[in-house]
Amino acid sequence: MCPGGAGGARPGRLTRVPPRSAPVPVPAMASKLLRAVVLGPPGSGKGTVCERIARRFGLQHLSSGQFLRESLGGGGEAGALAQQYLERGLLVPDHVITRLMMAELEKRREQHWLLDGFPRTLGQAKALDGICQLDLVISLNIPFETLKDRLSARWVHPASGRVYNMDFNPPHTQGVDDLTGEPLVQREDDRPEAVAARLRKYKDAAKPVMELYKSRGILHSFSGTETNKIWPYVYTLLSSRIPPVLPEEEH
Ligand SMILES: Nc1ncnc2c1ncn2[C@@H]1O[C@H](COP(=O)(O)OP(=O)(O)OP(=O)(O)O)[C@@H](O)[C@H]1O
Ligand SMILES: Nc1nc2c(ncn2[C@H]2C[C@H](O)[C@@H](COP(=O)(O)OP(=O)(O)O)O2)c(=O)[nH]1
Repeated sequence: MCPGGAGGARPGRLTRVPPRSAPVPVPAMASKLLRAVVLGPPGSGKGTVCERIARRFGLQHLSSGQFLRESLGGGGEAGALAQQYLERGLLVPDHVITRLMMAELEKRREQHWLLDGFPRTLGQAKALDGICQLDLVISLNIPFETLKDRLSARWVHPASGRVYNMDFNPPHTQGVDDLTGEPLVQREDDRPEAVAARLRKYKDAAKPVMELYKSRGILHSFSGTETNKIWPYVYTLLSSRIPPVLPEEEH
């Protein structure tokens, strides 16, 4: 586990994806802090599962994609560099994303955390090894057709990263964010024609990362077509490592 550092956790810029209602904070008083990662292709439900874990277990949910999208407008050097890659649907170079993520994780040395979207390459996994020892890696295996259907029905609230799906978790009012009333948008790269290429790229980069974590005995894979069916198993796994602050059933 990563050791806790001196001094309290400072607020940082890394996205703590806002859940639909405020999570119950867990004081990081345990001597061991949970370090977890959720892996899975675009549309596999990483964001959905992470948001549930964050709420039930009081973890910080850190999404690299959402963080990058937010950094773009910040005027910083890293944000400007990242923008060129995001616009082309390419992975941001390891040294750029790694620097950003390491800086943010350093600010959260005293909190339990859960990463979504990072590490995505072997280079990133090795950089993460340099600052902590992961306890748990959750991998979501979802069939391709299901991914395509989900992404084409995904709508997001850009400012907060809140995600809706017209079948699974629709907003109260069509096209509008539940909390702010602001309009929802569809991501360009969620178009069916963009999805196949994204999935191929994901697989190539993720394979060695999965093999690394499997060889360490910390990889837990969950397969299925419905998040609600996978969720109880994920909840049980997490419960074996950290006490829940909310019961499983409360979605
Ligand atoms: N770990 C990372 N390494 C390199 N680039 C990243 C990383 N995380 C995010 N990005 C960049 O940010 C973009 C958006 O990331 P995000 O995780 O939101 O989307 P995705 O993985 O393409 O899809 P999904 O959110 O559906 O899983 C990626 O296309 C990539 O350009
Ligand atoms: N129909 C259906 N849709 C689901 C299910 N689980 C998640 N979704 C939706 C929510 C999103 O709109 C979309 C992708 O989920 P996400 O959590 O954004 O995935 P990810 O891209 O972060 O991995 O699919 C599910 O089990 N069924």
